[in-house]
Amino acid sequence: MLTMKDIIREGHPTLRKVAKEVDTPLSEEDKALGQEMMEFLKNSQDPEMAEKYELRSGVGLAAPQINEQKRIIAVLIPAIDENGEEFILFEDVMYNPRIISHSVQKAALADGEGCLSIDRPIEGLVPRHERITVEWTDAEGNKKQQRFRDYEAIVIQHEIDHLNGKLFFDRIDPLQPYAARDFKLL
Ligand SMILES: CNC(=O)c1cccc(C)c1Nc1nc(N2CCN(c3ccccc3Cl)CC2)nc(N2CSC[C@H]2C(=O)NC)n1
Ligand code: NI
Repeated sequence: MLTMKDIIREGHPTLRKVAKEVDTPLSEEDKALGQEMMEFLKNSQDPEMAEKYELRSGVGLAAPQINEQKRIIAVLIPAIDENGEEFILFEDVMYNPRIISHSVQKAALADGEGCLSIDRPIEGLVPRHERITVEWTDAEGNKKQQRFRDYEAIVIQHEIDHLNGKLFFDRIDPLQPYAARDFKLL
């Protein structure tokens, strides 16, 4: 199973490289890699497993973060319904994800963003597209296309940035990190 020692940190050159598209039909190796990444997210969101293996919790992970220069991201977003019941808002391993359209309107997490590869808190709003349409191939080889908004859209953009060698703080305005000019705070 993947643990924090498998996650490369700020300063490792792979984090600043552009990852390569994976071939389709997917190889067994690429399918196994995606499964391992999803397993990490599940473990990281399980209090017992996270404590036992000292995992930082995340809702997204990109293959470059485990030093694999492949365009693969895993996304596992839980939510709580009005009865306090937890459910999964979105779960998928996305191969060759591509943003094919997006809103003009921007949005940012009011509390800023964290990243498993960045071992220090970096303050500031990270402006991103509020809504995106993403195209990808899933683990079964199906071509998928879906519109995402708000938190889901933020997470997917954060992970796709990793495929292009971008880190969240690249997007924080250095002069006015908290200027919530024209974007929606989430
Ligand atoms: C500096 N301020 C902050 O970090 C920050 C501070 C407060 C609130 C938010 C909302 C912040 N921001 C932020 N919080 C998260 N988590 C909230 C807790 N959660 C989680 C934790 C425990 C169990 C299960 C789960 Cl689900 C895991 C995910 N995740 C991300 N990001 C940025 S997009 C990719 C995503 C990611 O997975 N990062 C590792 N940002
Ligand atoms: Ni990250």
